[in-house]
Order: sequence, then structure tokens, then C-alpha cells
Amino acid sequence: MLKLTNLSIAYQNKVVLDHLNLNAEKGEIIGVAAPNGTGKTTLFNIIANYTKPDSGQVVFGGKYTYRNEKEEVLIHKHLTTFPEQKDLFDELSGTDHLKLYASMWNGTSKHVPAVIDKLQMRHYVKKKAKTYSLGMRQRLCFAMMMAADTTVMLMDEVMNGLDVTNVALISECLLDMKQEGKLVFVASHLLENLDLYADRVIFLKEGKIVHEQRFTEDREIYLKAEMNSSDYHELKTKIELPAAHMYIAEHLLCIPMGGLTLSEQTRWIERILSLYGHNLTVGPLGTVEYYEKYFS
Ligand SMILES: Nc1ncnc2c1ncn2[C@@H]1O[C@H](COP(=O)(O)OP(=O)(O)OP(=O)(O)O)[C@@H](O)[C@H]1O
Repeated sequence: MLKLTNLSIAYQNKVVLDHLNLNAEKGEIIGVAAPNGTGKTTLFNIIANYTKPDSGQVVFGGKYTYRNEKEEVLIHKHLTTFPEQKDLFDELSGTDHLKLYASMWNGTSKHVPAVIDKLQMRHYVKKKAKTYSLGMRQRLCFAMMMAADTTVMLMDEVMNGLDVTNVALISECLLDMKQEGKLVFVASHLLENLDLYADRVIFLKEGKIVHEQRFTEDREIYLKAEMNSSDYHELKTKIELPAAHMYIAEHLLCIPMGGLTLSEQTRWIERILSLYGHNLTVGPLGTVEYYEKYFS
């Protein structure tokens, strides 16, 4: 559906994307995780052709690129980017915004009432946007994407300014979009939230995808023990830890359990429990843990 090949861009001396490659399919939600200023927005801007890469290509549906205006129009019929709150029209109501997006991309606004209901906006959607709180504006921006209903959606900081209830509501809508076969990119600093709906999370570092965590496949199970750095170094003098173990962000020891027999697994659990009893869990690594591994 969407193929990124060898995307590179640099500003002055700073390399932001460096020969980045990615294939993405319909029905996928791809989380993009990286610290501030790494290149998430730049990546989205290149996918949407708001920014030209220094080299590389964005290919849609196996054949369309931004080589000419005709193909750009074709691509943009199927792609939306998350509106910025500052781009909302103060004097227009939420309904006006939704109808605008619906008719621009969809040619009809018949589904707008269903979007309003789904996002529980009925009590405010007829008021002018200038009267909305931050969270109300953010929900409207998301609703506009739902109204546009395109196949590819690029969502930058979609959860910004939302309270817990609204984060849950939007997460639910993202899961619905996946069921409907959309391809959704979500750049977010709410890392645990990505675990709820992303099929995979890519971690950007120094212009490249330094790690891709897939949630759809069998994931490696780890014995995870919280321990400070002096306990970790002391432990290493007492027992030989498996070569593949990780010590993440100076606080989390992770011992892979895959390939071990049940009795070996139990032995590791007993050993770590007897030495450092508290805060021990068994399970796969989540987005937070990989983030700490690569960026801490
Ligand atoms: N037009 C531009 N001119 C010069 N530098 C730019 C431009 N656009 C982006 N950059 C630089 O590129 C880098 C990546 O910026 P980008 O906005 O893509 O990061 P981000 O990962 O989206 O950050 P955040 O999490 O803060 O939104 C930053 O160092 C930024 O200063």
C-alpha cells in the first residue's frame, strides 16, 4: 500500500532521515516513537509531500509517486494528515469543519452525525470552534479525519491535551479504523497507549529505524526485574547472566525465557526472587521498555 524507499533529508548539517525504508499495508496501525526533534513530523511531511526529501521515494499502491501533479492529486484523495489546532476556523462550528472534511474527501457528509456520536461531541459540536477547550479542539481534529475517512491517515500527536477518558475513546476509534482496513500512522509520546492498538511500533534514531517492534507476532518473553545499577553489577559477579540479557536504562534487568526449559525458567525466577525479591514480572517488552533501551 505504501512504500518508503531510501528516504533521506538533512537540514543544514543535521541529518534527519538517513536512507529510511518502510513497507506498510492496509489494516495496519504503525506507531512512531522517538524523542522530540528526531524526525517524526518530517517523515509524515514527506509521506504527504509537504516536504521534499533530498533523495528517496514515496510509492502508493505500488505505482503512484509524487512525480507529477496528477499523481499527487490521486494520492491525496486517499490520504489525510492530522489537522493542527491552529488551523481550525474560529468562526465555524465543529459540524461545519466535519462537513467540510467529509465533502472534500468523501463527496458526502451523510456519515457526519455518526462521527459526532462516536466521539461524543453532540453537546458542543454546533458551537463555534473559538469557544472550545484544548481537548474539545483535539477531538474535533480527530473527528475531521474520521469524516474524511481516507485509506491512509497520518496522525501526529493525536492524543495531545486529551484526558484519560478521551484517550480511551480515540484509542477505540483507532481500533475500529484498523478493522475497516485503514493504514494509520500514529506519532506519539504516549508510549503505553501505543501498545493498545499498534500492530508495530518503529523507533527512529539518527535518521533510521533503529528497531521495529511487532505486536502481531509471537514476542520474546522476558523475566524482568527492577534493580539499581549497583545490584546489577553485584549480581553479575555472583551468577553468569545469559549473553542475550539486557539491562535497560539502568533499572531493568531482562532475561530472555525463550529456548529455556520450564525447569530452567523456574530456576531463573527463583534465583532472582531470592536475591532481589520485589518487582519481578514475566512477559514481553512493551513500547516503553524499548524506548528506554534505545533513548535512555
Ligand atoms: N524546515 C526546517 N528547517 C530546518 N530544520 C528543520 C525544519 N523542519 C524540521 N527541522 C529539524 O528537523 C528535526 C526533526 O524535526 P521534527 O519536527 O520532524 O521532529 P519530531 O520528531 O516530529 O519532534 P517532536 O516530537 O518535537 O514533534 C529537528 O531538529 C528540527 O529542528
